[in-house]
Amino acid sequence: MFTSKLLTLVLVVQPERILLGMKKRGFGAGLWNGFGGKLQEGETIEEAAKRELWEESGLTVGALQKIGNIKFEFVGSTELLDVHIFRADEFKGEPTESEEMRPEWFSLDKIPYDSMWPDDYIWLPLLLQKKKFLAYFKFEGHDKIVDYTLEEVEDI
Ligand SMILES: CNc1ncnc2c1ncn2[C@@H]1O[C@H](COP(=O)(O)OP(=O)(O)OP(=O)(O)O)[C@@H](O)[C@H]1O
Repeated sequence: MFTSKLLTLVLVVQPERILLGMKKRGFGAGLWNGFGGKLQEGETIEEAAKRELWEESGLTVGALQKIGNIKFEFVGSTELLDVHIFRADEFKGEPTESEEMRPEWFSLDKIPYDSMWPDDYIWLPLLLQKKKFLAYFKFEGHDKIVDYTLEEVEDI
């Protein structure tokens, strides 16, 4: 029996740059990623996405665009991660370091894929083109993708 855990992930994108955070602790520590995390009780997925963005980067956003959903399986684990991915093109505030994340802007042609989850290289280009997608990745450990599917969709 598989269980699944809902997580959010928000990428703030501007015409020439993207905001990423260096995860300082916990799952994915040492990797650059978008901002996100687990849902709290009573929250919608979008509310959780905005809260995590605020907690981890200090930014607030009006609207989030739903852009993707990825299910992650890790060989040997019965818990799937169900990650809901959003894009924000406008924000308020100044990126601010939190206990969890150190935010930094990257030029769109210098995204640090070598220090990111290996799946990011596969789907982030779609997000940057505002293409919506559904994906599934099977990991062995945290470095190796042994299987995946990715499809673009009209609506999500
Ligand atoms: C396997 N390939 C992956 N590729 C890209 N992104 C991935 C990911 N796997 C998890 N993620 C993201 O990593 C964050 C973990 O967050 P995580 O620290 O577990 O949550 P949260 O901040 O609630 O934790 P605390 O309870 O504060 O420790 C969260 O944004 C989630 O979407």
